[in-house]
Amino acid sequence: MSAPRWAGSAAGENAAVVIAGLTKRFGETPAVLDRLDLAIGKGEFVALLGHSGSGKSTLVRTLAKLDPVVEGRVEQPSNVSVVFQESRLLPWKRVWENVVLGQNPRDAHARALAVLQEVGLSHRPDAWPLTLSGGESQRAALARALIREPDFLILDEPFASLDALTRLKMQRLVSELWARHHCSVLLVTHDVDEALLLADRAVVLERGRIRTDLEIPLERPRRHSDPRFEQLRATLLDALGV
Ligand SMILES: Nc1ncnc2c1ncn2[C@@H]1O[C@H](COP(=O)(O)OP(=O)(O)OP(=O)(O)O)[C@@H](O)[C@H]1O
Repeated sequence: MSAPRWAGSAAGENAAVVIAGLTKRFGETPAVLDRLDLAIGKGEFVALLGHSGSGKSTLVRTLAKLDPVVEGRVEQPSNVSVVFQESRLLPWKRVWENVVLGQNPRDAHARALAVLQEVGLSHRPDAWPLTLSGGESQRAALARALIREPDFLILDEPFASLDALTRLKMQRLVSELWARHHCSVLLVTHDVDEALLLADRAVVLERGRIRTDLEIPLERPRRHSDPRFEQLRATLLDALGV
């Protein structure tokens, strides 16, 4: 088990997101988030893993400001974007309209097309969301998140409902987008390989606390065949008790 990383190499002074003593309870049951400490550096990519019920969604809801901070402290940039497992596109608006929702209408169409180009969906700006494949829907959701130029991007199991091949493509896309935008990222995933392919650090949540904080010191692009990848996978699976 490792200590909070206030002064650690990853965050410290350079932290974009600081979570300190965050505690969340629902009734009389044990705390779902239990004095949670976590810092994410500027431009750092952190993967969050943990068994079902460990508190991942509760943390995401708090960071997305869907739930209030009642106990503890959260400091984060004001422009946070979230991509959820389901794309949450409005079915009565075209793709490009979904992307610019809530944005300044000036140049909205041109800006939507530019960001759709970035996520590989420039061929379907006028499509209705219900006609998109699962991968295309998540590309649109990524475009909607990126057009806000977030300093902090939260990805909450964004590829969990995609088939394995589409997931691989989307992982590559996220890696490219992150390299270009270099925002801080928190990726919630159940997929150990996804964490190792994408993240600088993999953090394992257990009963609302950080159980493991593992640095992933592999150069990119990463390969499953790298023996160090194998080693990190074993460490992470061990931390998850699998
Ligand atoms: N609104 C709520 N009222 C009561 N209990 C809740 C509420 N929201 C979450 N919980 C409980 O908090 C615990 C953590 O739930 P949470 O959804 O954060 O876990 P998770 O790690 O995201 O799980 P999964 O991987 O299955 O999504 C669970 O025991 C859940 O039942």
